Amino acid sequence: MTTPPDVVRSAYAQLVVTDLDRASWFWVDMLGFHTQYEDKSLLCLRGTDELTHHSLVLRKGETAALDHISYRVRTPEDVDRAERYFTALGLPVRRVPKGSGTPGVGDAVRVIDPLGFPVEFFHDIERAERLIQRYDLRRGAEIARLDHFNICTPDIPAAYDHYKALGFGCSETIEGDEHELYAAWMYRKQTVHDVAFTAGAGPQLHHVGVATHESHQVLRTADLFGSLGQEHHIERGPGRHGVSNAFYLYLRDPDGHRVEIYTSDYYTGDPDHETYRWNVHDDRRRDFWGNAVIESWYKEASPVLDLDGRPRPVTGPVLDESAVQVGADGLGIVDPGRQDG
Ligand SMILES: O=S(=O)(O)c1ccc(O)c(O)c1
Ligand SMILES: [Fe+2]
Repeated sequence: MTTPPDVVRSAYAQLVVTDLDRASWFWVDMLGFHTQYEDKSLLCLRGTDELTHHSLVLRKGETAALDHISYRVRTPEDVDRAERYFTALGLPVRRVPKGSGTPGVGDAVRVIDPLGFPVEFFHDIERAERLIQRYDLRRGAEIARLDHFNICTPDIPAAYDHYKALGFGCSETIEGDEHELYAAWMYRKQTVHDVAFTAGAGPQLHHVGVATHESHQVLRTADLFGSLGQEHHIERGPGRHGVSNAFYLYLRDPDGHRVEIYTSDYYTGDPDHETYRWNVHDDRRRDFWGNAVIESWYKEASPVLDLDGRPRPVTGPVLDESAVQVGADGLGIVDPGRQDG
């Protein structure tokens, strides 16, 4: 069995957008990402706290899709480990030498993982100017950093097994009465997640989670979109999650890519950190105040590309949480006696 790469954290998402100017309005003007690199077909963006070249790349293309998600690994040798690990699994693997891939990124490897997702592993990336205390440059939502990827996949247990084998911890789950796994949140950095799985047709990108420091920035984001008559970009929230305890707002960008503005989750770094398990019948799991989860949040997501830039086929869900008759979010019946968690 080959040794898996030592993943440090979720590092960046590369999205295909159909109109780079409209995307720039959304991600730079409204969310406050800083532009580290741009040309006529590409934008490399980062949050205020981020010290490396980018955490989000927008590439102009015909069809909105996820080009790839990317994890930073601890050493250059871990890029070689990633290549050997996924090759040994018999999966598509492609070396991306420095200068031939995403600007700012050094030697990398891209794979199609066992869940069908295009994933890049890299170590070297260009450093960027420290903007942490450049309050004069903060705009809109004042995004601080990338926090996580959420991916749609029909087989949640398979997703859990794959990321467990990569050394990810599991902070929280949503489980059925027989402990069938509906969703899981998994981490390498010491917060609630770098990646989470939503049961559904996949492989699809459910959302990119980006962090602000304060909940007032989440609220201000909703106010900004409302003020400009752009409230149709707001999909879900503001609210308080049950899972993660984070304060959140979900938006859809001009191409329909979903982004979560997310703040105030918690530390998971101790070696004996225990998984917190929610029951799918607990109405507080997705919104701690029991607010409804809009159907589009369960059903809509972004397609993903293969290593040659072609859309990948999707397969339907094994479990469908939105079909489970549970609670006040329009998906079932509240049982006042239940205090699951
Ligand atoms: O809606 S959930 O409480 O399950 C949730 C928790 C954390 C997240 O990042 C998320 O997208 C969704
Ligand atoms: Fe999220």
